[in-house]
Amino acid sequence: MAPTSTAAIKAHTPIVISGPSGAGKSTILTRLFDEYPGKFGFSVSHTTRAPRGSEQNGKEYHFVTKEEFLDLVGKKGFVEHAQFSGNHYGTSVKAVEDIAEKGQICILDIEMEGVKQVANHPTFPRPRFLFLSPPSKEVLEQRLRGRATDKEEAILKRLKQAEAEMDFANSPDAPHDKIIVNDDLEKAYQEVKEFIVGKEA
Ligand SMILES: Nc1ncnc2c1ncn2[C@@H]1O[C@H](COP(=O)(O)OP(=O)(O)OP(=O)(O)O)[C@@H](O)[C@H]1O
Repeated sequence: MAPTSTAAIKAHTPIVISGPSGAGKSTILTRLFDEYPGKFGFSVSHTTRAPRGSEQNGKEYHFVTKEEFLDLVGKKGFVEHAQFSGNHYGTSVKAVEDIAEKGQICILDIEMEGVKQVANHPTFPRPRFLFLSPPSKEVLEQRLRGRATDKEEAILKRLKQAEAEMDFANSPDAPHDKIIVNDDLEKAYQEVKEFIVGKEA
């Protein structure tokens, strides 16, 4: 039996934000969180990887065994999940509910495969989908290089993935309610704010 989603999620509709790496999601979300302290929350993900350093269960992640993880997958307990370098990661329905029950809007910053899973989940109420796009592939490449956080190989991998993300966002199957192009940062920020918080903001 799939977990039932609470009224809290419907009252505080979560926002799914996606877009290629380097589109500016972190830049814009950091500013939005600063402008509206306490209004938004990120859900705590599950993972099968071991805790590192001072990481605490329930804080950085919910640390679970592979068996526990797969059991929850079978119960449709994840809104989205994926495997990276041998470990499972996922956002549980419960983790999103926890944010909504605090009266906060849950922001899910996820990639394309996760977006598809959220949109196709059998019981999870439909969130609002926002896609943040760079003005062009060339500009995205400049920004990824300008950020200077990635090695060449990682940049090329991100650019390839970016193409897939953008093709999907422009396809008829995409669930996005809005696509915002991050050309001028101020303008893009205002548009994101209007989409998420509303015109009165
Ligand atoms: N409108 C803009 N004009 C110029 N530079 C920008 C603009 N928006 C973001 N940037 C810069 O582009 C780089 C990538 O932005 P950011 O790290 O926010 O991307 P992201 O979408 O969160 O990527 P990731 O998914 O990898 O975390 C940063 O160096 C940021 O300062």
